[in-house]
Amino acid sequence: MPLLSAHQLAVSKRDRLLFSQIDLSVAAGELMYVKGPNGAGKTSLLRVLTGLVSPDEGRVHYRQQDIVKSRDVFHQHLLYFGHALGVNRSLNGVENLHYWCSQHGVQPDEGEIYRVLGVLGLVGLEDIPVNNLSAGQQRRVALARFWLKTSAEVWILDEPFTALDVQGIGLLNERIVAHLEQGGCVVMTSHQALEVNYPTQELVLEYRI
Ligand SMILES: Nc1ncnc2c1ncn2[C@@H]1O[C@H](COP(=O)(O)OP(=O)(O)OP(=O)(O)O)[C@@H](O)[C@H]1O
Repeated sequence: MPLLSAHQLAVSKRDRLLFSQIDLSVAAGELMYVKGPNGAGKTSLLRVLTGLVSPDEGRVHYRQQDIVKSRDVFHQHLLYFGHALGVNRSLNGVENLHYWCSQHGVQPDEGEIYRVLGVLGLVGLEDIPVNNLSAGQQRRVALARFWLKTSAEVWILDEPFTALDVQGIGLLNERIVAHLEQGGCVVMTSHQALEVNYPTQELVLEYRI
């Protein structure tokens, strides 16, 4: 049974048909790459898969339930990492993650947020406003969600490797593979060469005029 599937999706923006008749299916342990040039519609497709945006045509299913009807259950089991980090730059990393956890029904164990920030190489930077961190460090704060929301089996990731150094890419790579090996699934975009050492499916979107 697929964890996430989509049937005959079509999306237009400003009278331009980005894509149509898209079918996809991602099962436990499967990784799908969505590829294509700038403006092809990759982010638009990912946002439809999260249920944040409705397609013009088609349906998305989580565990064979239409996500329009099972939205709350789906979102409990979804981790979406988009272009916008969704961090408050005047708060520090710990405060941001406490807030994010409270918004997403995640109850971290005592000390878990500090432990995860340590895994992400942010020891000593936990109490500094995010505004004063580098671009890659800011992304690492947001990436801590990948370690904290353990209930999420569907990961939808829009260019998650952006701004990370080699060590950060390696860390995220390992986390993604561990998630897949534990029975999760991942749909992601990336403009870089494939970084995840794992079998992939590919969905290629062409740029349509
Ligand atoms: N909210 C919106 N309103 C109008 N047009 C939009 C909107 N969102 C996206 N578009 C248009 O849809 C097209 C596809 O955008 P999208 O962000 O999905 O592409 P992408 O393949 O993810 O591109 P990139 O590789 O640059 O990230 C673009 O031409 C963009 O201008």
